[in-house]
Amino acid sequence: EQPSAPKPVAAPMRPLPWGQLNFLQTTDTHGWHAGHLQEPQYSADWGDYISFAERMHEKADEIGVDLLLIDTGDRIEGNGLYDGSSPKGRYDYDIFREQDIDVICTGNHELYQADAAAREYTRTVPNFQGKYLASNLDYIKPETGETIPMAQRFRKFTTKNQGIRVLALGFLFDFTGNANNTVVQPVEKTIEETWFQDAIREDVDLFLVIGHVTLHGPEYKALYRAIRSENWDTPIQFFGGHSHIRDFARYDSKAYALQSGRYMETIGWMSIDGIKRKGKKEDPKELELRASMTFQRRYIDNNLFGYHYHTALNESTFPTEHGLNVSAAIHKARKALELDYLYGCAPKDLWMSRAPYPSENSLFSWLEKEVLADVATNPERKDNPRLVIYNTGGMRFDIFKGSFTRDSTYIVSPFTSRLEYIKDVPFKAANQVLPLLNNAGPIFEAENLKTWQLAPPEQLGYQSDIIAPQLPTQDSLFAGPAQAPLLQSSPDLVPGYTTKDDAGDDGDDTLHAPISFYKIPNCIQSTLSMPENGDPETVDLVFVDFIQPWILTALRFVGQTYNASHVEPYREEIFTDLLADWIKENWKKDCTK
Ligand SMILES: Nc1ccn([C@@H]2O[C@H](COP(=O)(O)O)[C@@H](O)[C@H]2O)c(=O)n1
Repeated sequence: EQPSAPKPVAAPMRPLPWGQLNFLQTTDTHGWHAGHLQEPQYSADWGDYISFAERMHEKADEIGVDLLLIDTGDRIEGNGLYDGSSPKGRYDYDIFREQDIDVICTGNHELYQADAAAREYTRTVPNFQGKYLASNLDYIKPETGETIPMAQRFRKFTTKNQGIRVLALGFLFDFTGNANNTVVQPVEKTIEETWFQDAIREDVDLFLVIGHVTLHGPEYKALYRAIRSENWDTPIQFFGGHSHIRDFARYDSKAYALQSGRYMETIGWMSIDGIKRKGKKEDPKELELRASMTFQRRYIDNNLFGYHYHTALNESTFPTEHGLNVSAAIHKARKALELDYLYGCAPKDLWMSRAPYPSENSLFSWLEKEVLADVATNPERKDNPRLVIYNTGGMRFDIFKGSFTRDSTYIVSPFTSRLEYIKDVPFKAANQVLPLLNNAGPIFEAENLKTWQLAPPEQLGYQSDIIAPQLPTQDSLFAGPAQAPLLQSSPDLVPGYTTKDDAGDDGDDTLHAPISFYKIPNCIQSTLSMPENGDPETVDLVFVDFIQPWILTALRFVGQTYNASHVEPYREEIFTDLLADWIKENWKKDCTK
């Protein structure tokens, strides 16, 4: 772990079930390869994860089973380790490549910016040669304009210890926001291609489908149907990502899917037993033992307490030299990038979804009332009434009371988005835009725009608010059956994930006290420089560039025929820099003293 990482807190644990074939999965790490430096339960870094994987490989070899490592994309954007350098990822790509990943694919974040997509092609694909799969993704070579597969479409291999024959595929969901040097083919179209149809007819013991794809979305439904239609009995293991949640799905008794959260908080564990090795002469005794198939999952909290527990090692026996070297390289990179440089001191915790919006502890209330109200001002138009709209997905993480560093800035706001505007929009029309963005999904569908894409991806995993029960008082512990659910949360448990998935509620490796999750709107709005009495005739409609397509569609719906040519820059600086300046100015206190 990093020298400044807080020590993990001991907690009740569930062991990892082992099978013939086992997996460790990372997804949506978004550059958090230094681990969480303000949260003890997620404080292990990429070097620790390397030690963990190496120790688990030793154990797998010892008991004669297999272990494969998976990463399902969105490795970049979201942490100073990637975003804080120029060019971005100057240190992060070299750190990430140190993990020995067996099957890896692309996320949407690798493709938003043309330079990031180019780095994916020139750095990450060669770093994981033969393991990087791009079943529905092409790259356009800048030198020739030629469209070529980003990486190989599939991989067929046999596992080391068990001799299981695997056919692996690697997908990205039907993403449309990619830069113009890549082509994402809709999954349904890829399924029709000859190479795919041939691949799913290969004689293998297991299909492995990894993807930056949510487990319950249309893409995996289509892939499941296609593979199952040709292979009625072959096990299929899916690994997904994108929505930042812990999730496990059962498609049928031999087809399951795992998704391991976000931001290096969670390492996914999957174990499969009872795989029939069609190409091998089986020992009848072993066959009997493995008569029925099992698919078991765990969500591992990324911290050293858990890593020691799962490997039965300790502080001195757990780390490998390789892992320690990578932790040291991360520390060196963080120093070079001055990520601990203090911008200010956050006066209180500000939550994305742990506090309701609006409220005193809502990050979005703070953004709306304090930050936008200040930074969404163009000196030349400062007296013009304006509505400023910001999508909640543009903010990526909570702010904890205390030190706010250069790193925190990228953690909260990693994107290179800018504020832009349409001048002199009739107020009556402009005033209808926010409610449409928040409530009128179907009107955007015709333009192939999805309003849920405006909100943080975590929202996809929750249908309604989850309000964590208060920790029980001594009295309530003895209050009878009505209090039964409360009895499950002990005052000693650390707050954290309490996941419910298709297999029940015993997936988390660490027993946690639950955390509240409040739904938030897709967008928020600051109303600035309004006349004291009555409504203005017109306003400047200011918004963050990412949401321009939605804004234009909403305006068209209320009868205003604006197009992209009417949109002008409102502030020159990227929003992240405006935010950093606001913090330097308004949270000046040094709380390290
Ligand atoms: N410039 C950007 C890019 C993305 N977003 C938000 O992020 C969401 C995607 O997040 P994932 O980590 O799941 O890929 C996207 O839907 C937007 O809400 C943004 O605001 N600005």
